Amino acid sequence: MTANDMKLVVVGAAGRMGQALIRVIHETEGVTLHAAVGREGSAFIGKDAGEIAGVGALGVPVTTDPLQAFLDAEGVLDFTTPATSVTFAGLAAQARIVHVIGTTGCSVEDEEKFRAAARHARVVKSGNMSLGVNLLSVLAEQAAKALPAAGWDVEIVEMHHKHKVDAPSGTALLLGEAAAKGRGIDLASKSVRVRDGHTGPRPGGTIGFATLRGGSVVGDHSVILAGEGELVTLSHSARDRSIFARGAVAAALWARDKKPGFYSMLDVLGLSH
Ligand SMILES: NC(=O)C1=CN([C@@H]2O[C@H](COP(=O)(O)OP(=O)(O)OC[C@H]3O[C@@H](n4cnc5c(N)ncnc54)[C@H](OP(=O)(O)O)[C@@H]3O)[C@@H](O)[C@H]2O)C=CC1
Ligand SMILES: O=C(O)C1=N[C@H](C(=O)O)C[C@H](O)C1
Repeated sequence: MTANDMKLVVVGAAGRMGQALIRVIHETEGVTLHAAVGREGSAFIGKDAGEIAGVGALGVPVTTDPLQAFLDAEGVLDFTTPATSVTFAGLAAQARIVHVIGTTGCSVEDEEKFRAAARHARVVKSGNMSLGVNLLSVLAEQAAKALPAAGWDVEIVEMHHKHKVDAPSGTALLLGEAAAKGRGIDLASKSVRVRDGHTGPRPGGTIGFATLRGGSVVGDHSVILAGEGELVTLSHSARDRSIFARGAVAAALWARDKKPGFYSMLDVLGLSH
């Protein structure tokens, strides 16, 4: 640890992503775990964050006081729940720090609150923090643009572990947005998120979503472009949560010297256009 290390807070510290973040911070030069925050009433409060994450004691107990944790910090890494991330966005804006938000399943109203907080904080938000998925989104946009909507239908398939609570996944929606951008259409009015019963034929120009849940799958996504007599499939398979955690830490370091604003992982990775 050096004096110039970026001081990071992990919220949702005992969660699947919280633990992955603590491990990645521990092994990454230039960052240090400043504080760890858990949910009021959680059995992990008071326990050492490093012990929970399996890297040995770090001298950082999990607390329930985000405001205190944010005061002296430079960034917060947040993979929790939509309501929790909205609350933390307000606190990160008050503290004028970097807020990296990986939480998915957020509503349009939640997104408006994140954008409001970004007037004071540097917010980096993405449904997927991995390099591979962000590259995939660029490829999906290009493919959707190159293959005409009249002959090529776009379908997005995702599979995740049985504990996941939101659907479609944040990544599936991110990929859908990319394909919609390529097609020059509005995803919200052109997406088909559920099919059941007598659906009738597929409406042309739509983007369909299919969701699978089971076992311990970290996160698999495919963008399928289905034409007459041929299929193009672009896919990504996450094997380890460290890919998201490494992306989140890179996002915090990238945002450290940026102006307040709302940024995406495409900005962090230099893939935005
Ligand atoms: N953008 C990306 O790259 C990725 C995004 N995600 C998203 O991140 C989110 C979390 O995923 P995952 O780690 O698997 O989920 P978990 O349920 O394992 O972790 C969430 C953690 O947040 C804690 N939490 C809930 N409310 C609060 C609160 N008010 N204060 C502090 N902590 C709180 C939970 O505590 P408790 O268990 O006690 O309720 C839990 O420890 C999901 O939305 C998921 O989709 C996941 C992976 C990658
Ligand atoms: O809940 C998860 O686990 C994941 N959530 C994100 C999503 O909703 O896309 C990212 C990743 O696929 C894992």
